[in-house]
Amino acid sequence: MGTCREEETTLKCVWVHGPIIVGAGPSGLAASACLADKGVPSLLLEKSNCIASLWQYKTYDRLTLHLPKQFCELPLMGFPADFPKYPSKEQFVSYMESYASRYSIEPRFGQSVESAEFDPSCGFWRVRTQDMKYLSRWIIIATGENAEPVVPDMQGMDKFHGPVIHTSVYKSGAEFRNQNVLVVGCGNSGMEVCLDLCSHNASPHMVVRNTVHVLPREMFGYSTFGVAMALLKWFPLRLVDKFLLLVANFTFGNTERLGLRRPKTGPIELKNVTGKTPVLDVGALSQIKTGKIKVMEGVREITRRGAKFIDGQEKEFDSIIFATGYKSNVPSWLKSDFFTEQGMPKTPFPNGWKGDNGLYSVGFTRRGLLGTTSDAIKIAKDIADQHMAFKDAKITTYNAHIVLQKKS
Ligand SMILES: Cc1cc2nc3c(=O)[nH]c(=O)nc-3n(C[C@H](O)[C@H](O)[C@H](O)COP(=O)(O)OP(=O)(O)OC[C@H]3O[C@@H](n4cnc5c(N)ncnc54)[C@H](O)[C@@H]3O)c2cc1C
Ligand SMILES: NC(=O)C1=CN([C@@H]2O[C@H](COP(=O)(O)OP(=O)(O)OC[C@H]3O[C@@H](n4cnc5c(N)ncnc54)[C@H](OP(=O)(O)O)[C@@H]3O)[C@@H](O)[C@H]2O)C=CC1
Ligand SMILES: O=C(O)C(=O)Cc1c[nH]c2ccccc12
Repeated sequence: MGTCREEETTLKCVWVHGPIIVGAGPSGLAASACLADKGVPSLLLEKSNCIASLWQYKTYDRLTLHLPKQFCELPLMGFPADFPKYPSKEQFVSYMESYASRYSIEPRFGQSVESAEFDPSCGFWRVRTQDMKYLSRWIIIATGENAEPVVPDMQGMDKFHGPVIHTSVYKSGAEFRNQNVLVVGCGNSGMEVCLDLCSHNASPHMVVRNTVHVLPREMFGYSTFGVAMALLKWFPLRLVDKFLLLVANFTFGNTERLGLRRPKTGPIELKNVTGKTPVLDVGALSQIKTGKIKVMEGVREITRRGAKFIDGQEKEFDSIIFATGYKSNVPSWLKSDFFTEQGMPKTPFPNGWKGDNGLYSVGFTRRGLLGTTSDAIKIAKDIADQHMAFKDAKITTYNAHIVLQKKS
């Protein structure tokens, strides 16, 4: 890494020998480790003050991985053998800390990337944070599919008398003991928060406005995800989906009578096509059956003391929790037409990892940590090949400095 004195009066400018990686979550760490393994240094810029900030700050206490650990390992280093099949979030974070230390990954914390743009006149990416400028031939976007919470603008929300939060700040049902809580959304977060509220004697009402696939997390003692992956090696996707639904119906009965209508498209096909993750049930469904979690149709409006629903019911609530998911923040800072307006690569999996001019993305596959691993390995190989050629061309910090000075 070298420094340059571009715009001396404003921000300090750093020239980076290897790629700049934006985001030190699992994807950024995986990319950095795979590069290190090939002898390529990288600079990780992270806006938070720790690695894996999503897992450390924005998840609830009872969270465990809902895929078995072999599907959530980062490349090059597996989980410790004594970890359970579904590690807790604390175990997952401690694994990532060991991973970072194993590959000597030391992100620059407190660096929020506010803009990044390729400069064709010098062939470098210009990356700006709140107090620094960085330059590199390569940029790897690793800010995640879940960078910002999504909170819909519901009519009357400003009038509501009680707390309104998003699941990204929910920790435990202990704060909602004996309360009537409206939970908006029925993805994995909505279901698990409702379950947690039940175990703290709160009364959750979960809004299900649409169709949803709920699958048991395990089938015959094997993880549903593992069963699906194994079957997909031999059978077509639609047949595998049919099988999963057969077992789900056998396990739960018809979920439609509980207010949970299934989409026409099967669960894995839907995940692949739209990214919508099926719910892997860890107990919420039985609480819906006992009536402890009440399923409500869409909300018409929020009132001062509660909500009116589209079926005409009106109920009082003490708190509202939005389990309405997340979105990418890439469009707010990256200047490139590689990403859609929603901040996802335009080219679908498995080809969305590489753009033009040294742009890469890791962890935007809608395939969880398995997708992260697949991207990180390909990116590291691609950059390592160029890095060798680049090194051979003996382009030094000094030369780059001159290019920059000519430009400014
Ligand atoms: C509650 C929850 C549970 C999940 N469980 C699983 C699971 O069991 N299995 C699975 O495979 N997947 C799971 N996922 C999917 C999840 O997205 C991945 O596990 C994983 O966290 C994705 O890693 P990532 O590094 O791509 O993104 P993130 O973990 O979101 O990391 C992105 C990092 O980028 C930083 N950042 C963002 N913007 C900027 C910026 N402009 N400048 C600098 N830094 C920035 C963030 O602070 C963050 O640290 C889960 C997701 C959630 C929300
Ligand atoms: N244990 C684990 O490993 C866990 C994993 N996760 C993962 O984290 C990611 C994010 O999950 P999650 O936070 O549940 O988000 P999701 O995007 O998966 O789900 C959001 C939910 O909110 C609903 N919704 C959105 N807007 C509205 C609205 N205006 N009114 C009513 N409902 C609305 C959606 O319904 P609609 O379909 O109609 O849009 C959907 O049911 C997923 O990949 C998930 O698998 C999450 C929790 C636990
Ligand atoms: O937990 C998540 O959000 C994931 O994306 C993990 C995941 C990847 N592919 C899936 C298919 C079915 C259920 C979960 C996942």
